[in-house]
Amino acid sequence: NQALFQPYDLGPITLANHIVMAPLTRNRAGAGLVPGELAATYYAQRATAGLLITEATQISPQAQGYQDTPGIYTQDQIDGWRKVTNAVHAKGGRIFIQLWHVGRISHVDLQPGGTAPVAPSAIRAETKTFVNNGFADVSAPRALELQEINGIIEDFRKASANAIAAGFDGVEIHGANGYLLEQFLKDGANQRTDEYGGSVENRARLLLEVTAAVIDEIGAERTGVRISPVSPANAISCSDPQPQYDYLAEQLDTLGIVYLHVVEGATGGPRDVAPFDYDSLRRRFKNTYIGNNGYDLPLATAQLAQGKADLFAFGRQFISNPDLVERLKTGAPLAPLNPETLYGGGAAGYTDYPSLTETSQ
Ligand SMILES: C=C(C(=O)O)c1ccccc1
Repeated sequence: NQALFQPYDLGPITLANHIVMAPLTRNRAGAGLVPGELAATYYAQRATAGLLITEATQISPQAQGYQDTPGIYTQDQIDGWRKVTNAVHAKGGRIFIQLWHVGRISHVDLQPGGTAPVAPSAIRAETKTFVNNGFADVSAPRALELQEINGIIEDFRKASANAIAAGFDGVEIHGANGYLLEQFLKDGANQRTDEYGGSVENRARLLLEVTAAVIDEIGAERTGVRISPVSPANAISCSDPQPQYDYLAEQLDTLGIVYLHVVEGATGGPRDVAPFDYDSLRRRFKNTYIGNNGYDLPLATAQLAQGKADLFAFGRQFISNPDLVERLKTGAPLAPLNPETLYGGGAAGYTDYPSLTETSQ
């Protein structure tokens, strides 16, 4: 049925349909970590999505963990993103930017002054990142001092103001996939003994303080949060996720954010990686719930009909199908993506995937 392709009100904005383009790192930022010159074309090609969410974008130099990912903390970066939002809005699209701090998933070669990456605790993740055109083990992090925490909250606040100045319809706070804010949420990475660790409330504190600061700056109706309760992405673990995320969902509901974006299962992997009750989040968080990870048309249609989610985020399928909405709507075949051109490079594997109308010419 066509329920997925009906308009949807997301706070003050109306989306053309229930299909969201999930955040996708492409490592194609230019000098000064401004969006690449093809970024406006890439996002505009996909503007038929009800909502676009940009690739993860760092809030400060310390927040960078991979080569050539864009920032939103300098005027040049704001100006670069303005080209993207103008191009998307010219196509009638809507776009949020994902605000990112990688925490311990970084390398000294990317860190200001070649210093150690920061984290809730000095626990290195058993994973790699991409620097100097190659994969390298992430560097051992240092634990953030208590007096550094406010600076990070202010970096998120300033980045959200910059996002609105760049023309975005809103921001998504990246609280998922083993990055800084999730490092605080999950006890595998957070073994602090101050008010930011040691209990469900304390581990959620930083994400909630960041969210409150962003809401204070740009408003709750333009603020979303992404979480990944049971994902092992970037070598993170959580011994008891259900109470941790039930509490978080209640608190985010109280703060009034416009949406909660949930990676269901392992990011880019199996949905049933671990038992978790997503309906429990849905009952506690009353505003818009975006379901993500491994969706296809039948599953999204069924989940919508059962009221388990409001919007559905597709990642990889949007890479190779700029007109994914049209293809889902008409049952047209989906083009496969080329994994060789996912990260880094130029137009190949980025802006050169044709839409159906182009291929038929
Ligand atoms: C920002 C990412 C995430 O959220 O997983 C990411 C980073 C590098 C490669 C793929 C994805």
